Amino acid sequence: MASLSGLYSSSPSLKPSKNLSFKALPPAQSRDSFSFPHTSKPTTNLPLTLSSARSLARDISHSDYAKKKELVKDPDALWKRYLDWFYQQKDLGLYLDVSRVGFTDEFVAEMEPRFQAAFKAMEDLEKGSIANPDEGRMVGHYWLRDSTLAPKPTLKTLIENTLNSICSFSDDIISGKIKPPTSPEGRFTQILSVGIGGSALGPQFVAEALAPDNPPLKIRFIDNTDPAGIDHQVAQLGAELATTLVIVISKSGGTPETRNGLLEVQKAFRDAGLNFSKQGVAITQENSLLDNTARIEGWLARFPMYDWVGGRTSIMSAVGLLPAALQGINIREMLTGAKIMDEATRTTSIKNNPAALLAMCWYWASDGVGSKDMVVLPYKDSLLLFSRYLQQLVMESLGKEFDLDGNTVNQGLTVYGNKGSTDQHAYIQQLRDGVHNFFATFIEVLRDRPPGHDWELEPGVTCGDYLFGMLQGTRSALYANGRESISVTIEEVTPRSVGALIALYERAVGLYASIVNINAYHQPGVEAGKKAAAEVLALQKRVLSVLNEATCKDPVEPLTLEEIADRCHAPEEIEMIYKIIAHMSANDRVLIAEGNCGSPRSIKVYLGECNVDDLYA
Ligand SMILES: O=P(O)(O)OC[C@H]1O[C@H](O)[C@H](O)[C@@H](O)[C@@H]1O
Repeated sequence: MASLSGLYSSSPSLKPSKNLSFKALPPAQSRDSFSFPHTSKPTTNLPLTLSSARSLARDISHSDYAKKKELVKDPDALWKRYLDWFYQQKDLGLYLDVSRVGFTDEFVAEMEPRFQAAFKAMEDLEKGSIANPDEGRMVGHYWLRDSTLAPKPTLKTLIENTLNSICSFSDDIISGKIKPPTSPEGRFTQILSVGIGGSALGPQFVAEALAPDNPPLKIRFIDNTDPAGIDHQVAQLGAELATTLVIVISKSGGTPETRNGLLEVQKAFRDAGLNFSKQGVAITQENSLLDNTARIEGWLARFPMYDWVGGRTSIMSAVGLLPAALQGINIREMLTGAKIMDEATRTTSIKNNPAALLAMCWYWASDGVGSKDMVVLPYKDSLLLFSRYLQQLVMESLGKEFDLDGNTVNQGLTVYGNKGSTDQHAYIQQLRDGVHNFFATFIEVLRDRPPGHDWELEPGVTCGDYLFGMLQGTRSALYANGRESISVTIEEVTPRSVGALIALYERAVGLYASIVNINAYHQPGVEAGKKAAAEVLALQKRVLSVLNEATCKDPVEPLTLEEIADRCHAPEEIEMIYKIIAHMSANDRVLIAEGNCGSPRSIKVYLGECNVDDLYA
């Protein structure tokens, strides 16, 4: 298993000295993402089978209705249904139409007690209850846009101070008060954001949705440990690396992909003769490895992340706000939009609560067990990444093996989508005519382009009218074929409406999790893949050591896969050893004496050179 010590330090100059405190971190903050700190275990000994869990959910929900799921077809009745269920939030200019989902009044009545329990759980969560029991954490992303809700005065002050320091730091960067070290006359022109998952998706979505055409700083992302992808980003920056602010984002401060991205970028800085620390900014929890590294190396700035904000709901913390502010996006407006939506989604009347309406429709459409996928189709290019953003928010929150009572439920709701009308020329054919395994969510934006710029490309019709027509046409065509859909409408894509959309879905996910009785705020399943990845890398080290020993012999002793597996004491891992060899060979790190990689039985392997130091290590 990978060790945390020095995880952020690969170059000799960065290795922790004996006096530096790279360990002894508090448990939650020192979480090695390659370790497996907490497994969600059933709290009872009564695991249900998947099918019995599903049938239970169906029994409780709408088994009676499911069979006679018939959508209203009569135009008068449909118009009445539209008006009956139409929701609008006037201050935000946000509308929700659930008329094309076929729930019945009986179903709504049956869901009422569950929703009342969910509203109560949400109220407790907002007051600071331990809403994430597995990790013993509060869940406080709602406080980020209304600090008066924070359960302790210290948290309120922390939120406000962080927001103020984000604003003043970004003002100083944009105005050139803080200058890049090698360009005293100039100012920072680029942001390179290094982070993954919740530490990337929010900033990516906000940048795509809201960055002006000519932002004060342009943003690029490294959100993977793909060397070619990293090289591409660095190469695209070229000489502008000297005026690039590198923002490294990791709540835990120990995520390997982010660590690797940082080390790669630091190397690029060294190669260019630049001092990384004068251009580096960290966003992470206090005392995390990343925080300690940034502090010890004297980075330009550090901003806090909090234990009580999950990665996938961190968009309104420094994670999302700092990159946004640096691009000239009005972050206070984003927060206001979210705050107004939070207020609107606190009402305990399902019909008047847009998040509850969404959650209820998801439950109806997917039988409360995720039996149908949610296809998200924003008809607006700038909202392209909303579906990708929602994919993490919804699937990492709802995709759970166990419910809160320890029953095996394998819950979830699959989300995918790109944008309309583009997708109409790709997969909408299947949605209309093919396997009926989804419901759609249309995101409509009323304002086509800024006022004064529109023109009619044919008499009476603009380009935006076509987009509108495509959306309405698809919605009707899907409905005519029995496919349900939700429509969310906003007037314009603004910081306020984007903040509101995010808050709407955060709340809907929280309520849905409550009504299906799962913990929305942990992600135990993610750890399994990380643990397995760490084991693969540990095995690779053993393989290298075995090969080194054989290479140092005189004459060199090329080894077969069986011999390597044997000497690694891992005969059961021979397939993985083959994959390791094939990968290293493709990258010129091992030599094949006989055979070729395509015929595993034939190959004999050794290293390019013997490393005597490793031999006696
Ligand atoms: O922000 P970090 O601690 O680096 O975590 C980045 C991401 O990694 C994990 O795998 C989690 O599943 C995500 O929820 C998280 O957003």
